[in-house]
Amino acid sequence: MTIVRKKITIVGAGFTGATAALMIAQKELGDVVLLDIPQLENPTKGKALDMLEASPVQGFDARITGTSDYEEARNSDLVIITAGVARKPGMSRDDLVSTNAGIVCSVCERIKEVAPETTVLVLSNPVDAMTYAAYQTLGFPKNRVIGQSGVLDTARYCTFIAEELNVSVEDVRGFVLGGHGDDMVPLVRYSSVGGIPIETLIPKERIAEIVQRTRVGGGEIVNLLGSGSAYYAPAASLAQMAEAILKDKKRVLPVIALLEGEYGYHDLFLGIPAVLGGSGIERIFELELTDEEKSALDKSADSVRGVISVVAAGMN
Ligand SMILES: NC(=O)C1=CN([C@@H]2O[C@H](COP(=O)(O)OP(=O)(O)OC[C@H]3O[C@@H](n4cnc5c(N)ncnc54)[C@H](O)[C@@H]3O)[C@@H](O)[C@H]2O)C=CC1
Ligand SMILES: O=C([O-])CC(=O)C(=O)O
Repeated sequence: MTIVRKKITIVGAGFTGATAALMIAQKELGDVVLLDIPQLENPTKGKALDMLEASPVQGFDARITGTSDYEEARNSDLVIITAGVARKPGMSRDDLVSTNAGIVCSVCERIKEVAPETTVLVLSNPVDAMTYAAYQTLGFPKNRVIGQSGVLDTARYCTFIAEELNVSVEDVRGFVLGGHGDDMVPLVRYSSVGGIPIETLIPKERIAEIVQRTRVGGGEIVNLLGSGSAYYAPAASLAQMAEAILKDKKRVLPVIALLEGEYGYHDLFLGIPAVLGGSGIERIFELELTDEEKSALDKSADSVRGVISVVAAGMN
């Protein structure tokens, strides 16, 4: 029996794509193909070679190549799409919709030719709508088209809770539902530290501040950086999702999935908790929500629906 390494293609070799490539290689999830536009072929090759030359020092075995040729993505086990533009201070993620929808659709046209059996993980913003654009273009089953938002939003939320209580991040549990926008829904009732509900440990007003900081967490980084947006935590989130899929770990993670009736929504891509494994999204968990939580989720779903309708209009 010949054992073949997995192949992970990352389209978009910018800040998030390149950082995710290194993290995925460090985890030895497989060989990484970093793909960008022809005008950036040499810088892309240069980034890949630089990372490869870190491998003897760090002791990871993974081939990393840079290219602008989709042939090199052929038969990838996983494709991660980070291609597109990032926002600047003063912009919302939704301001990127037209530019990035064009890019994501053109990338997906190529991916479906060379890797029709792959699973696709979308990062480009506005990510709920870009996951819809990818799904429409690829024509793949819904379990194989997944968006990343909740792992990152939850990571920010858990970071702030750990800081607040001065406890290990490893002991914080919680998650964020809804769209990747300022009305996302951190679920306080399902959040705990070492199994202890945070509502019994942190005063209500402080929890409200943590929830609000989480909602605008992407913007906080955008404002601090001055140009471009976050990439270390987004790349770490992609690497965790890639690991769940490529190792068939069946992790329970918040992902952007196509909802067809779950939570009362139809034909909508939205962040919900799911089992992520070798078949992509293997099961969606439908939580019981209070009226307050459901109306917050409805508000977030309405925002996402609005952006998706812009993409849908552009695709017709
Ligand atoms: N969903 C999420 O949680 C997050 C989403 N993002 C989004 O991810 C995207 C990428 O962010 P960064 O990596 O920071 O941006 P970046 O500007 O550093 O990199 C984007 C890369 O995409 C490439 N690109 C553009 N058109 C392409 C095409 N047709 N084919 C292949 N490559 C193409 C560019 O040349 C560039 O290298 C942005 O839209 C950003 O808003 C970023 C962080 C978190
Ligand atoms: O804020 C942005 O534009 C990038 C992003 O989605 C995040 O960091 O959450």
